[in-house]
Amino acid sequence: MNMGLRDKGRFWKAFKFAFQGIMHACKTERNVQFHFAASVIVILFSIYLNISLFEWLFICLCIFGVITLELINSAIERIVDLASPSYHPLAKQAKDIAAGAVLVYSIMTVIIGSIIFLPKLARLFQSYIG
Ligand SMILES: Nc1ncnc2c1ncn2[C@@H]1O[C@H](COP(=O)(O)OP(=O)(O)OP(=O)(O)O)[C@@H](O)[C@H]1O
Repeated sequence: MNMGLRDKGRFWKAFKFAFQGIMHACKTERNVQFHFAASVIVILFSIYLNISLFEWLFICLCIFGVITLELINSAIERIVDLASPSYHPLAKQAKDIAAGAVLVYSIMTVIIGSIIFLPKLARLFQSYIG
């Protein structure tokens, strides 16, 4: 595809705005900060335990998926606050359902993390005591 100079400028601008959004969420959202910190720990742990390529694919899905959902959740919270600054049952439902989506995905990441890491940790523990 032949990209004109103006299109290239637009592409980089959109990239810059998306990056600004991620940085803003990192600075203001405790949950986003938590997930970024947890991701760094999981990556270091995965390197230490020398997980397989197949396992890395699942870890990537977990890390990128949960951070993506957390960013969408933060965006929904802002839209709700803008549309309904005062209490409204639909505002509560929207926020709680968005938070529920993050929770459901997080539960999946805990299950995948347990399947990948628990047997390796058990082996590591056995090699230390036996
Ligand atoms: N405008 C609103 N109308 C009705 N319920 C709301 C509204 N804003 C927030 N709530 C509800 O109040 C509870 C606490 O919301 P709160 O604003 O403390 O957190 P949040 O906006 O969901 O997330 P954060 O803690 O990141 O700001 C949640 O159940 C949320 O759905």
